[in-house]
Amino acid sequence: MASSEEDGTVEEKENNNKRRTKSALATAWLTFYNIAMTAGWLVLAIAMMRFYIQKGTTKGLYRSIARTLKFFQTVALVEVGHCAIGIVRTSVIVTGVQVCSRIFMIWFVTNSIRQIQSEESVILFLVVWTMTEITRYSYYTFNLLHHLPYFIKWARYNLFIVLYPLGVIGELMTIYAALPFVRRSGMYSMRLPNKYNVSFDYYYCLIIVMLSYIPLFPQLFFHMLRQRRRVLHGEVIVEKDD
Ligand SMILES: CCCCCCCCCCCCC[C@@H](O)CC(=O)SCCNC(=O)CCNC(=O)[C@H](O)C(C)(C)COP(=O)(O)OP(=O)(O)OC[C@H]1O[C@@H](n2cnc3c(N)ncnc32)[C@H](O)[C@@H]1OP(=O)(O)O
Repeated sequence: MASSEEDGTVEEKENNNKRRTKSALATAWLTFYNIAMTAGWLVLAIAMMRFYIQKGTTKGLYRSIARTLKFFQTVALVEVGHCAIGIVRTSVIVTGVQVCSRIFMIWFVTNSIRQIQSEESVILFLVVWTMTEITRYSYYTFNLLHHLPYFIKWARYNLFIVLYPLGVIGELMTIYAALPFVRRSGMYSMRLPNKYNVSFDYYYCLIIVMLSYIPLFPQLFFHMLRQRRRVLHGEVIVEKDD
């Protein structure tokens, strides 16, 4: 019969093997996921460029890429799970706010109100999102493959300084452009009296969403600045909700 020390080493070895298998599975999944997302956003970038070159206008561009955009941006919800189960070391809250804001922007604003889909602000946030996600997912991919070109690392942790504010401007201008249509149509709203005895006004909901950018966006931006200092300048950063 093995002694308790030997049992310990046997149990430790079994746990180590389980951890290594889990880590290998996580790495394989994340590599596949990031390659797929990089490819998806590259397809979106090429589709938008081809549309503009062929048509010479951005009118109708959103409708031409809406299905692909909705798919890949909605799939990004998986990333909240990545954080929650611990296969990536990042904040669940920050990731959740970022992904939910994008999904809200697409499904509950841009895709729901055709009249605003050709606004320049929509094109602005689409272009900014696409540049960002191609950079971000290719960074993760090359990082996982241990062959990370410096220019991708540089782009990952510097472009956001300009692209984040531009994206927020595009999103807020789009929501603002949507307000008159929401007010006139009463979409997604419930007026009293009704059988639920509950009223909800989507117009004021959108105004609250716009105001929520004031406290929430800085949290995301400063999170990226902390990541930038950690990755580019080797600072040791401890995230509050790790
Ligand atoms: C329902 C109502 C909704 C109401 C909404 C209210 C809105 C409130 C304000 C929201 C404003 C959002 C505006 C925004 O949409 C505008 C734009 O996006 S414009 C474009 C510019 N944007 C950006 O640059 C941000 C892009 N997004 C991100 O970078 C991430 O989503 C974010 C969570 C913000 C930050 O990412 P993360 O925390 O992961 O930082 P790192 O990339 O440095 O990674 C940290 C470590 O985790 C590892 N990691 C993460 N993901 C993966 C992955 N998929 N595969 C592998 N590894 C991953 C990464 O490698 C790092 O690991 P290590 O520490 O070992 O280096």
